[in-house]
Amino acid sequence: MIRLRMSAKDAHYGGNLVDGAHMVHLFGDVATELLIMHDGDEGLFVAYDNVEFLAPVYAGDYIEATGEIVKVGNSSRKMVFEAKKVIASRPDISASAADVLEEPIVVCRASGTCVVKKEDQRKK
Ligand SMILES: C[C@H](N)CC(=O)SCCNC(=O)CCNC(=O)[C@H](O)C(C)(C)COP(=O)(O)OP(=O)(O)OC[C@H]1O[C@@H](n2cnc3c(N)ncnc32)[C@H](O)[C@@H]1OP(=O)(O)O
Repeated sequence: MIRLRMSAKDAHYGGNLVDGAHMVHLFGDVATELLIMHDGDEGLFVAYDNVEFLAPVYAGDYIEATGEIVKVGNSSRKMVFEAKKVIASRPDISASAADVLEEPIVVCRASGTCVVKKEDQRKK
């Protein structure tokens, strides 16, 4: 699990909106950690088969990104990912106001496949 605060530098669009690619970037880091735990190697992402952006993310929000390996092939590892907003910035109240969300908001879901070549797999 990766927990990260979206900074003003991450805002890319009007109204301090963070670009969706940022969630995909987090999923790449989650995938890398899962592969290190599973195979002792960072592996390579070969394809996403689905990415859904379900709620907007703004500068000042805190995001938790999680993932799970759901299928193991010869060299492929299929994974599912979820990003949740756990703290929301409240610029409507003040520039520094923020709320801890009682119910985290799912902002992005994705699934994809990574590859760890046979010769790079260190945990047989
Ligand atoms: C997670 C990382 N640490 C961080 C990254 O995101 S890395 C940056 C982005 N990725 C890359 O730069 C990778 C570029 N791609 C490659 O170098 C190669 O494509 C590859 C090494 C990833 C795969 O090449 P190759 O070994 O020749 O592939 P194959 O032999 O055809 O397939 C290997 C297994 O992968 C399965 N597979 C292939 N394509 C897909 C696909 N589009 N969707 C799902 N699965 C795919 C294929 O079925 C093989 O599976 P098994 O070995 O049978 O389990």
